[in-house]
Amino acid sequence: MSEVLRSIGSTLVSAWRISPGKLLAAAVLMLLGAVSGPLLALFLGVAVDAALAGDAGVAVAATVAAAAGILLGLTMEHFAHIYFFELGDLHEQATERRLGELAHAPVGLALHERRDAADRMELLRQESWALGQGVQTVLHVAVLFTQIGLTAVLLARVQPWLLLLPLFAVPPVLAGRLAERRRERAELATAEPNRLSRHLLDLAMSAAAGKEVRLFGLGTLLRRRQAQVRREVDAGLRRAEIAGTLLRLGGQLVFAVGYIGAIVLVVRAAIGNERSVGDVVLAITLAVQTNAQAAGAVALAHALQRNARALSWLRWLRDASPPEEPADALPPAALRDGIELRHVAFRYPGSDTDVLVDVNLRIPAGTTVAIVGDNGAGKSTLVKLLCRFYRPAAGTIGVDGADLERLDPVAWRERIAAGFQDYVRLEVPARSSIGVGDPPRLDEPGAVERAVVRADAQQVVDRLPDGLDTHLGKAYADGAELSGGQWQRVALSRAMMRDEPLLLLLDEPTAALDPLTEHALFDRYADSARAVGARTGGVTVFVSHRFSTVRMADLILVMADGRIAESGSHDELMALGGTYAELFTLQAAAYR
Ligand SMILES: Nc1ncnc2c1ncn2[C@@H]1O[C@H](COP(=O)(O)OP(=O)(O)OP(=O)(O)O)[C@@H](O)[C@H]1O
Repeated sequence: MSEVLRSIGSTLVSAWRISPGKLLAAAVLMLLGAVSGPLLALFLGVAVDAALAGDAGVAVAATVAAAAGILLGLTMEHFAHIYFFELGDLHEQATERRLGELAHAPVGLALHERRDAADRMELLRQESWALGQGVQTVLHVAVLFTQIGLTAVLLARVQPWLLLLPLFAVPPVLAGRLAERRRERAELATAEPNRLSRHLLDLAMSAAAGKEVRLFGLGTLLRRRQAQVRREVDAGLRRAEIAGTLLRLGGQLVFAVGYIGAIVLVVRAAIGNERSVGDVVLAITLAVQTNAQAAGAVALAHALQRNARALSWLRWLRDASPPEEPADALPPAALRDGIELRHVAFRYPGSDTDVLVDVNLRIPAGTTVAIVGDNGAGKSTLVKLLCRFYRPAAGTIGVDGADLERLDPVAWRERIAAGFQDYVRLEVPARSSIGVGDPPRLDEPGAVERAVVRADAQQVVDRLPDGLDTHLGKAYADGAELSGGQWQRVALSRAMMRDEPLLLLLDEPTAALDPLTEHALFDRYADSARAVGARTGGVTVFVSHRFSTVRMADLILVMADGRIAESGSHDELMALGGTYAELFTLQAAAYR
């Protein structure tokens, strides 16, 4: 209950912040509409009694008043909707903004790895429309209380026992709440298969997946699997729905008993001449309204709970990633010593396998480090720890002697330039797709052009119909689609936007390029990296499976099973005669 009360409070506060005027206007119009029902019953009763007594004046006046009540009921809510619609829309946008803030708020990526967080984010995305309706729901509650209050006063005038009638409305409300809880549990339990079903459907509709789907003849398999998962989801939800419907039906039956009893009571009083015919009309009309009010209360309880539940998910997400202690240091303007990892260990959230184990490593300022190793050896994970996307489970990462954990993460990332193998295909004009690599310099004359040259992507830009002003992505009328390698060059240009990074990370960003092009690119890049290194002590860390590129690095790390198995310069590792020497010789022979 406290959850519901809390959600009512926060919905009203949110609506008030959005527009106090619209909230008040909607509330007043709704209340005018709300009083019309009980007043209609009152005027009808008076009109009937006056007509039976032959008092035409009063009968006509009461009938006109009843008609005005009907008109009020029919029109006021429509006018109120004009305000609701806008308020609801703005409230929904505010909720989506909040969801976006919560998704972006964590310093690292740990929250995004959690299944329970993914479930809630998914459901919140689906529920954002329902949340938009929260304002309307809360105002309807005020309306309902007003109606119930007025109805109670009028019923008590006819027969005090009729005041018990609203009590019969309690079971349907409780049953509604129980039904809603069942549904909530079912939704959470089916969130994961639901996600899988959507993913399978996305595969059928995405052009990117289309190639493999057709080539491997996966269409039927995917469709079958999707249909099967979907059936499982629907079965889970349907079971909850059926149980909920039975519960609600039971509640409504209890109310029906009370309703029939109330009418019998008043009719008997009228037969015994204790009450007038007008009172019978009044009571029957009000009893019908009480029924509608009870049904409304059930629907409202349902909507209120949905609103409260969605708001509680937002709070859950907020609490799941509490703000970190404020950092007490900024990254140095220039690296003097370098970056050092001491006994670093790591495992992904929710996993019980160590991905990095006791990693010790010193990257001197101004140097270039290459990481090689089998798939799954932990190379990308090491890169992600350097970006501070996760905290090491043990050990420390030092930047010129300062613990990376103590450095302001935003300021640290502002000094990192990075290109990843799973880069983002930003479908915006090419200039922006590259320029966002350093947002403050997006409009700086020549900044994007220089990044393009550094990434050796001039040819890609030259082929675009409007150069850097071309919209990327074929989903747009004047958009240009790029090949995998071209997209990668755009992403690489983005990585080259920052002029003087302390850390340049290249996690296989050139995997789609041929080995010679990659080699030429790194050769070219190595010169400017050395120049930056000499100025700022910045270090370059790159991951590659191409040994011709790797050999250029000052320090080469061979990773295996989350550990550094070998480290040294190319010559040192060749002399060692271990894995590196073996793989280098194999690849060199293959290219000969
Ligand atoms: N987000 C994640 N959650 C859980 N486990 C993960 C996650 N990302 C990677 N892993 C696991 O961590 C291990 C190391 O992965 P990582 O991506 O660091 O390997 P890698 O050496 O970069 O491999 P590759 O050469 O294939 O890119 C793998 O066993 C992988 O399954």
